Amino acid sequence: MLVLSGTIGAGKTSLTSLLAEHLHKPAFYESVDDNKILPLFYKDPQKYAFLLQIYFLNKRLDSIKAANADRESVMDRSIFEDSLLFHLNADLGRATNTEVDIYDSLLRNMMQELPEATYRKNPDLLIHINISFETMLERIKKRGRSYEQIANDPSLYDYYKELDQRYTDWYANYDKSPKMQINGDALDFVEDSAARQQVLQLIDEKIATL
Ligand SMILES: Nc1ncnc2c1ncn2[C@@H]1O[C@H](COP(=O)(O)OP(=O)(O)OP(=O)(O)O)[C@@H](O)[C@H]1O
Repeated sequence: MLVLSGTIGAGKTSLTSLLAEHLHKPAFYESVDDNKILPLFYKDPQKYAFLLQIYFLNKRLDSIKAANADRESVMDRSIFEDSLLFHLNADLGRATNTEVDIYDSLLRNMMQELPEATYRKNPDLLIHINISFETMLERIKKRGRSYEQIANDPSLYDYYKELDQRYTDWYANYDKSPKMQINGDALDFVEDSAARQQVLQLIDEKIATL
């Protein structure tokens, strides 16, 4: 299982389709636009933070189970980033210590590898698309999902800034599988076909070492 990661607007969904097509492997997406809880969460984070995480956890376990038929299937987001986001929200007072404890132990339980299991739940390779804070803000604006706009809610600026910082630390400390980073500022794999080829080649080279 190849798993994409990266902050909001990094290009996870786009690279998932490019990579799956390139490898002739199935892609697994977490659909954002039909997530009914996400807009509620942005409107009232304190009320919906925990429910949103339970929703994501459940969905991502579904995807992991489905993706496991193939070592090179591609997933558009890792379950670990949900935990990063939840801890950020908890530190902002949007979840209680009890909710955090329950979430953490549920995640650990779900992701524990059992010796008799027929498949692994952790990635075979984690691919992190690294974009700068400025690029993240540009992408959020360009894509225009209303609940993500700083113009509608100025407090989101600090939220995104903190998220950006936590992603850097999270990737540096990630140790659940082999990992690699793509420079998403320098290599615009959506708009630029030469950059796209370069990114796919970098990933091919990494897969060959696994
Ligand atoms: N676990 C979570 N907790 C809180 N918000 C989340 C969580 N997961 C996703 N989100 C929110 O859902 C939205 C979509 O996030 P995500 O990064 O998965 O997709 P994306 O922005 O479409 O990514 P990309 O452009 O890289 O494909 C963002 O507003 C993000 O903050």
